[in-house]
Amino acid sequence: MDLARLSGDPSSPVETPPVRTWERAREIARTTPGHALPAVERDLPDALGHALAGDLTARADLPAFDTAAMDGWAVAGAGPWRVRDGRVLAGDRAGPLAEGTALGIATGAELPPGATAVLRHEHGLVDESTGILSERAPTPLTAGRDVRPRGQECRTGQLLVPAGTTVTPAVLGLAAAAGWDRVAVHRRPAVELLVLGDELLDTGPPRGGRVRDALTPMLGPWLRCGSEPLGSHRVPDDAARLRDAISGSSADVVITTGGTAAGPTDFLHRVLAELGARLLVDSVAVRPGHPMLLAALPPTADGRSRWLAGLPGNPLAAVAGLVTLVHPLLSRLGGRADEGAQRLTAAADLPGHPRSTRLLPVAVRAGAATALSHDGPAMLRGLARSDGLAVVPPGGLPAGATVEVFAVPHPW
Ligand SMILES: Nc1nc2c(c(=O)[nH]1)N[C@H]1C(S)=C(S)[C@@H](COP(=O)(O)OP(=O)(O)OC[C@H]3O[C@@H](n4cnc5c(N)ncnc54)[C@H](O)[C@@H]3O)O[C@H]1N2
Ligand code: MOO
Repeated sequence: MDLARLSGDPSSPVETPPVRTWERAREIARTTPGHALPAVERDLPDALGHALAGDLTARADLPAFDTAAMDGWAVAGAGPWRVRDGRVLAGDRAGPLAEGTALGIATGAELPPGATAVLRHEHGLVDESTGILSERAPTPLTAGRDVRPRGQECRTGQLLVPAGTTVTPAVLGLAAAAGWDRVAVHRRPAVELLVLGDELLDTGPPRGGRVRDALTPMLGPWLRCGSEPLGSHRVPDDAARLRDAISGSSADVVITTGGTAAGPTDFLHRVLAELGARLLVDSVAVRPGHPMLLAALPPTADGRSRWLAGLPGNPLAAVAGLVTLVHPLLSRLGGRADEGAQRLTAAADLPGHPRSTRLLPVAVRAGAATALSHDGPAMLRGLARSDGLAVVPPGGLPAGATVEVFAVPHPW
């Protein structure tokens, strides 16, 4: 690598694109698309995994009414109480309760007007001959006991979760509880994965000088976090086939693996030049993954912007490219808030590269990160046991130092 080209530090007066520091490369991927893809309305089940295009607010007070939190009796005033005939179940409504009276009530039922508390079944005793309910609880009943008051969780119109939040199953449940049938979410970028390398095998152990394709099984599921995958395709080591595959793709983001370096079958740079692509990042001062690149492809005939992320072929180097370029780009396009890194403590020394950032697979226990063995660019053993990738600045970090750790995304 020509280190003289290395810049991109925001504090540096001269930026000579497109070789970048790791921080600048990530920032470019995060900010290059000026804005997120347009918002669309989706039924709740179809919104899963998308980012909210607007704040999710409450369409009602929650709870919407004073609610019994326990099975027992709704009571009015201090006991003992005369038990009224009947009962009120969840979904029912009862008439007003007079002072000194009680009515059987089920968890989830609306409190009758005039009720001041709920006496749990196991805390009350009814004298069957008189129909009088009294307390056998160790502590006397206070007003509001075992009642979920109206608006306890939120009031109508209140913010529940902000725009940019990813719709998880919990957000779906909250949106339904708060009264929504559909929500506005950002369209997710369509992504196509092009896997280069004539040496790749699809089945069985490595043999005859060839290796198993580790990237299709690994990147496919990761791309489901935050994109609409259009599938993954193997492209032979042939410049014309690669050019056709890129120009013929309908994806917003094309991701290639392999072919980023300058070997005899590494055609990616040549093909990008032929297509009139603009290189935004071309090599990053990071280990592993330094040949990773990001390019703006010429827009489609209808003016839609398109990008290409070129990930190096070495598997851990490709994951470094995923975390540095692909994930930030997809997050921005999909309207997601930048999750950023967790700031943790180095449990032991974290080895660094003399001049470049290192991305190290680490195990995280009790807020402390420990480097894992088998972290070479072509290895996945360390990554498979890891909780994330630690960002180790040039020179390394001593035990006890603060370290940023990017969680590897989970598609489940
Ligand atoms: N003269 C130089 N050679 C190389 C440099 C360099 O700076 N100067 N950089 C090295 C680094 S670092 C990396 S990373 C690789 C990047 O290479 P490419 O992106 O061109 O990838 P390939 O050459 O196609 O493959 C590299 C390596 O990875 C294996 N591979 C590729 N695809 C897969 C896959 N889907 N599953 C598993 N393994 C895969 C491939 O067989 C090679 O072993 O360049 C170095 N060279
Ligand atoms: O940095 Mo390469 O990307 O070492 O494998």
